[in-house]
Amino acid sequence: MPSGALLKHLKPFLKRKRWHLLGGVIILIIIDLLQLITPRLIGALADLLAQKTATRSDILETIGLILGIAVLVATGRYFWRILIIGTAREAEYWLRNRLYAHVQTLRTDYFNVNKVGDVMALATNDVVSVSHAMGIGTVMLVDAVFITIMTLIFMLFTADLQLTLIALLPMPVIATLVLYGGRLMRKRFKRVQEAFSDMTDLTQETFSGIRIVKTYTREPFQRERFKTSNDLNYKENMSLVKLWGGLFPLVRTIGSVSLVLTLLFGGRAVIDGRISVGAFVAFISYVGMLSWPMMALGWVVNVLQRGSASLSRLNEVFDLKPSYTYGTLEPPKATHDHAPLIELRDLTFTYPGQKTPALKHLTLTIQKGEKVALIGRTGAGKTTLLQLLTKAWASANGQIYLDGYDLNQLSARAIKDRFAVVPQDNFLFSKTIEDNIRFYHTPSENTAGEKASSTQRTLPTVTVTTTPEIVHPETIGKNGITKPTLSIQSAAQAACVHDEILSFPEGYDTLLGERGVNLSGGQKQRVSIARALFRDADILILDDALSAVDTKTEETILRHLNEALADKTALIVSHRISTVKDCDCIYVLTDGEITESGTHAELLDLGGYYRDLYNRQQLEDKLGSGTGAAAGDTGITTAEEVRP
Ligand SMILES: Nc1ncnc2c1ncn2[C@@H]1O[C@H](COP(=O)(O)OP(=O)(O)OP(=O)(O)O)[C@@H](O)[C@H]1O
Repeated sequence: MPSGALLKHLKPFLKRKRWHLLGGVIILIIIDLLQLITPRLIGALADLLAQKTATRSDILETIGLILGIAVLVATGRYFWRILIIGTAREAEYWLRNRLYAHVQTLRTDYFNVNKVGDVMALATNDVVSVSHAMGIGTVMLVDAVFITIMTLIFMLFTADLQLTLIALLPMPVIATLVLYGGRLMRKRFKRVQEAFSDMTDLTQETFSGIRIVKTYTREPFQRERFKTSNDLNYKENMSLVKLWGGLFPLVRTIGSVSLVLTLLFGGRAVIDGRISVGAFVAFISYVGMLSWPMMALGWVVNVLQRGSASLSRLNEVFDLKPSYTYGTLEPPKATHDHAPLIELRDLTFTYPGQKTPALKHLTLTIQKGEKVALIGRTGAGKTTLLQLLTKAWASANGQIYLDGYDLNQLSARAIKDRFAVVPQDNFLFSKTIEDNIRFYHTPSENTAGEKASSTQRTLPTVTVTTTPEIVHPETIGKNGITKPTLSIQSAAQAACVHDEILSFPEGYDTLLGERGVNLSGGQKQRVSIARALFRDADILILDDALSAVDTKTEETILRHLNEALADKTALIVSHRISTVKDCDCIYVLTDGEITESGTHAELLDLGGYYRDLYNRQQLEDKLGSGTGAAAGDTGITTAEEVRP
């Protein structure tokens, strides 16, 4: 039985639902009791019939009572199902919501060491096991304990101790068989699940990477891999089917041994006059009724064991505290006007579990409105620095300042509200393009009223050269959903993706992802940029966000950004000189250290890494095979090409 510590995270739910569960158990016990009366009624009638004293009204009365009991049992079953199984289902719903909310509070490092599949397994298998233990587990436990005891009492009163013991002889065998058979079944079921999950992973991987498979003509190899995986899945399923098929007939056969023994010894007791025919008939019914609680006894151990193992796995996650905390400070914007917007003071950072720091002794300041670039070899620490600024990882106290406040003193909101980020991976959700751009401003379900107002935020006007007429006025669709607004479009226009969006038949309503359109790498990047622009924060972070667009588009986007974000601060990571050359300050990172800094002209004069990179890219441009138009939306990443 689960101990208090095991139930600690379920307590609030159990407390709220205790009367439901208790009510369900009471109804279940009443039903069990009522069911035990029926054999007695039949037995009594059988006695009257045997004595030839039964009247028509005796028969009708018995039928009436049996029907009445049947109606009560059916009604009671409905209610205990609602109260017990319904509550268990609600627990499943409640736990899943809590788990989802909790896992979202965990910091990036949790997701570094735990696969998405692990979280999925918790939210599916484990939550269901707990709900199972609470629902059907409770029913089995009550049945196993209560029906067994009550049936035995009824058997003793109906016949005698000797006959009861004889009839009971095979019952422990049934309970043991179900207990061990159940364990074996659980093991096999786990193997079936693993085999199935491997097979689905393989299928998903193959079709996600189908272009690579086809390019390398690996279809036969993949087919063989799939066949092996499918064979295993079939084998594991068959072993479960065989066990399932063998266990239940065996249990029934052993159950019939009880019946045989009862007929043999009970028949003799009737002949000897120790019990009446009616008692004999009722006794046989009770023997039949005993096999379910015996099976339940075996099952319940498994169900509860499984449920408690799942609950302790869930508890481990619920017990996890975020690996770092946010401060509480929520200063009004620009309270420290004199302070730099961002300041790093001797920032050194080592990833958890790593020996070498990813960033070493970084000191720099960024003023409000500045456009600052980070450039450097792959693995130099550029993304790490950006992630530390948004506190995706925690830095030591006194090393990062935002508006003059130590980042570690600021609340999550005070930090997150300042940044709009275009990350390297450009993740887009399987929603419409509009929903993706709107992402930050999408109201949650319970704040739907804010939806219209959220769309009215507008970016500073962008001088759009590609499509001069911005057509869509803000409209509310038939279904009350807000249509693209000027600001969503101007964000898309600034990101140079508006025309392409309009070229899709569904325009901004185009569904992305598995069930929708797949955007090219460059289109994804630009939708991500539009999302960040629509976010309209003080500091824009572009992490290699223009790598998949051609240099001409890049130039246009940068011009739009300069116009749209004139008073905003931008932090741009890139491998291309063309992206960063107009920035107010460019920092070159080498192995986590700032090795060069200054404007484009100053860095060229310095004659170091930056100059070298510039010469190389100039040469590539001249040869027409560099990082220019050729890369563009073809998806060729320029990072590798420009690396010295
Ligand atoms: N989650 C992590 N755990 C441990 N080490 C990490 C982690 N993320 C990055 N690193 C390491 O930190 C160093 C800096 O990585 P980072 O991603 O910041 O480089 P980068 O300059 O952005 O590279 P790129 O230009 O390829 O994006 C690398 O050595 C990398 O292997």
